[in-house]
Amino acid sequence: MSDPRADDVLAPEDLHPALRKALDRVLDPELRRPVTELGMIRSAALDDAGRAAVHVLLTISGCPLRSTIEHDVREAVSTVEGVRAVAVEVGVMTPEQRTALKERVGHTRTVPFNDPSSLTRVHAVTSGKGGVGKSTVTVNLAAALAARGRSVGIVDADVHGFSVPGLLGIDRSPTQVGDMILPPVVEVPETARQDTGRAGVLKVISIGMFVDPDQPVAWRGPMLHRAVEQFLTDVHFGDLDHLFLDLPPGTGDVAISVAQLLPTAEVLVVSTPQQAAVEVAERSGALAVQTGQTVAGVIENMAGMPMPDGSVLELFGAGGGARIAESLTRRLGYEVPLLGGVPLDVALREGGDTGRPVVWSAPDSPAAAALRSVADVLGSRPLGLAGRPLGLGPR
Ligand SMILES: Nc1ncnc2c1ncn2[C@@H]1O[C@H](COP(=O)(O)OP(=O)(O)OP(=O)(O)O)[C@@H](O)[C@H]1O
Repeated sequence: MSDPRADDVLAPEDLHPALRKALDRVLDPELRRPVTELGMIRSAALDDAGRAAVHVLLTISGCPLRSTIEHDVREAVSTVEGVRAVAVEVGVMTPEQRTALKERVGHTRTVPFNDPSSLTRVHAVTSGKGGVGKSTVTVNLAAALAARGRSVGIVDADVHGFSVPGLLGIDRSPTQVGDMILPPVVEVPETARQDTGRAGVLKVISIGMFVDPDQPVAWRGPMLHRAVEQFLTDVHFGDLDHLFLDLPPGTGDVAISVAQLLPTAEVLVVSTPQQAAVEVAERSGALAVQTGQTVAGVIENMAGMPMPDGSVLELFGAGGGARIAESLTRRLGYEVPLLGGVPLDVALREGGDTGRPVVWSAPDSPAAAALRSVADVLGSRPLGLAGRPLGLGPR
């Protein structure tokens, strides 16, 4: 076989058949598609002495996942019968090859979640006040759904107070392939995976991955809008079952931008039971009247903590979540349910501090159990038709 030109990628059928079969099982860690399908294998040959030679093309030079890809390729090829030694050469795609890859994965600079055919449920998580646990709740709901085998994305749109990367222990930057941004992927630990026959995945993007962590983000309206828009158009999440947006507290610019950019997002309101938090949380939910979004429910966080003597410590009072749900039901004219109450729980706080969501690390703790039951509700609801064209017009 003649040597391929430097910018050639062999079609999968031109690769050595047994090596190709093995390489079909190697997934790109970010795109979660076989490297053979993505044009990442330039050549794969096996000689009579059992020496396999594979030439891998990375999307960009300095790809942070180079060693993972190299390792996975080597491991897959070494399982092929007759292979005695494996040599992996690593190169970088040409701009044309990168363009072909973007076309292959179907990356377009539009908001894919607005497409009428999109099956992704979009949840915009809001709160009135800061510090009520909105980000903690978002991350754990997303992690619980990923553990059930769902593909889940999180956009940390809390631009001034981003905290999602820390809550998930992510210290990696996204990979940028031209104008396509590939979000870091967090694997669900084996111990947390539920036996659903599907491997769940969690993909995360945050402004915290692009700015100097020591510098405050001093952005105003138009820049905030552009940042959120870019997260939705340039970040390639692939097919998602659920997308969570962690909004900043209150009814500011970002909440309004998200409403404009994702009119079909369902709003989840997080509040503590405390009266002062309840009033502002109602206002956040009621923004939906103006933006036309649907409020899917209320989650009460920092609810009563069970004590060793069997009593319950209601540090922030009780009943606030139910009051918000009733008030929003009246104002919005449809039922806004209270989806659950998450107790104050040291395990939940510790999970956030160590970057391991409590629904994975201590799934039977009181807070994790409550969060998993809210995730069950979100995961079992049919996709809402609010704001979606019903396709009943003339053809
Ligand atoms: N149910 C809970 N029990 C114990 N600690 C909690 C609980 N919920 C949240 N926390 C802790 O409270 C703190 C604030 O939570 P978090 O950062 O999620 O709030 P937030 O509403 O997203 O804040 P902001 O929007 O202001 O960034 C964190 O230290 C978190 O670990």
